[in-house]
Amino acid sequence: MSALWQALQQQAAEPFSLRQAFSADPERANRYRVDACGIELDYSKNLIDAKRWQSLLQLAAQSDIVALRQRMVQGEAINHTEQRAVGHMRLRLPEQALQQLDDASVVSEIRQCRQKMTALVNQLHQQSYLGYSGQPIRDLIWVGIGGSLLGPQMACEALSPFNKSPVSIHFAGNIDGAVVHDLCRSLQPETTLVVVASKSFGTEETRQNALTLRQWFLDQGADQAAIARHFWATSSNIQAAADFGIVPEHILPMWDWVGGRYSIWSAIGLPLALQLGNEQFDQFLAGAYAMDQHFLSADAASNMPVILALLGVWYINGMGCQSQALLPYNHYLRLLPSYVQQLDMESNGKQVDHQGQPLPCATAPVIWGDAGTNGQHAYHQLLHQSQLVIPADFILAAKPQHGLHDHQLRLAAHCFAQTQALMQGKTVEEAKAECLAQGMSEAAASALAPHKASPGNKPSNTLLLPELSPYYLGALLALYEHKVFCQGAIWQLNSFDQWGVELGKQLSGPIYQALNGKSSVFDSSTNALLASLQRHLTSSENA
Ligand SMILES: O=P(O)(O)OC[C@H]1O[C@](O)(CO)[C@@H](O)[C@@H]1O
Repeated sequence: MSALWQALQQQAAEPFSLRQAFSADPERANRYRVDACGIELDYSKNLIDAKRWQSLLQLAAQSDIVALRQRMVQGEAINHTEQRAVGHMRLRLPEQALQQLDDASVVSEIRQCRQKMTALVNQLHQQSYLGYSGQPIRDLIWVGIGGSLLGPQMACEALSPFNKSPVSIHFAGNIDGAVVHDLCRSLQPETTLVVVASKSFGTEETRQNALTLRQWFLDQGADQAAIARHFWATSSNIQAAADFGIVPEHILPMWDWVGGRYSIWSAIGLPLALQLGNEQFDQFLAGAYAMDQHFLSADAASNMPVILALLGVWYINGMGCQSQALLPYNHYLRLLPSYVQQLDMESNGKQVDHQGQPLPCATAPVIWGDAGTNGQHAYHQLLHQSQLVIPADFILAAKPQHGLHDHQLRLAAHCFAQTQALMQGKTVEEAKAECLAQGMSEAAASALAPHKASPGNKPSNTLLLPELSPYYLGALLALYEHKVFCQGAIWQLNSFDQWGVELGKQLSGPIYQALNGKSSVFDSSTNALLASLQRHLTSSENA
């Protein structure tokens, strides 16, 4: 471990009081504040002072951030375990910047994909895409999982106030039959379009759901020509999509240089483009592009993704924090934590560095959270009073997408109050004085005060968006992408593969075979679980 890492850990062990830091420095809020693309980040309520912050900036300077970023932009295969470039930023380049890319075939593929998406969205909006019985399409089922689902599902939810699509959008991810079962019960095949979204076109959940939906069409009287009309795919495995029966004109491309969790900017964004219309979808890309420009040009001290990355590293490696809360004070952003979970945990939840050597320190945190204010009446108790230190990102959009002004003021008041309460806490003396002021006896106040006191000194960031529009959502998502990138660069790991998820997939095959009657022997726990499940299934068959 380098001397700098050791110094950081020593500094983190030194006592630090946020309360004192604020009272000693009236400029603290300005000192630790940065703007990017109209988004404001207040990071003053973090356990940092000038000395700690300087060390962190030094860590950034000594890290691979700048070099790796350059290699990513140049299209080098920085995802070296899969020999793939990492090119999702290309997908949000405006036309003029796209023209300047070196690789003419990439430019033309991106353009063609955009044109195809635009045309389909227009047809669906104009109701000129007719189903096999001659009626216009009214519903679209998006079949995908992980990066092929979480992005569009979250973004469609986040931007639902901008919905202008005559087509309702539904998502089918889980292999749990309940999902497609419920959809089939409520929709009509003749007015439903199915898009099978799978970069590999080999993901079991997606294939199974797609096969069940195809069977549903056939069972309802559709023929092969109808299937061809109603099924689309977005995939980089054109052959597998074609083998499934999807006609070439209905296949939107994906590329091996775009990771699944970074693919919302590609044809995986189709549901969002459909919901918003093409112009607003362009705004979504424009917001992300603006954040890219900020990330590529701002120096570390004023670079929002770098700042968020350094703070995360401080808590994970300096203070041993294992989790990070993501608390959007915005109902529409309630799926953001699930999206960032994949982005962060699948990217940086790794055990070895680029050379395959064990990493000397912990990496990605457990990301969790939900929309405020709901969490205040559930898990915030632990944030405030437990011994755990859980850094939290609070996200607020200033202007609401509704006219209930007073609701918005109350929501914002709670958001700011939570960060304030976490930061300043309440001493036992303050709690006791409060009890006495309420008329309690000295003895009762002394007994209750320790229960009411809060330690404070709990860190948080506040991100303030002007509003939750396509532009600012694009910028926000790119911000988190780049934060994760910077942390991967600091930890010197490959943020773009995900080999860890493969073992469970491999093991599920033989277990599935065993459930289908093939005799196999597993560990005793698995054997016992299989036997119990079989018992339940047989008894429900006989009932
Ligand atoms: O788009 P595909 O190939 O179906 O993959 C879906 C998801 O599965 C994963 O490979 C993990 O199993 C993710 O990385 C990916 O986003």
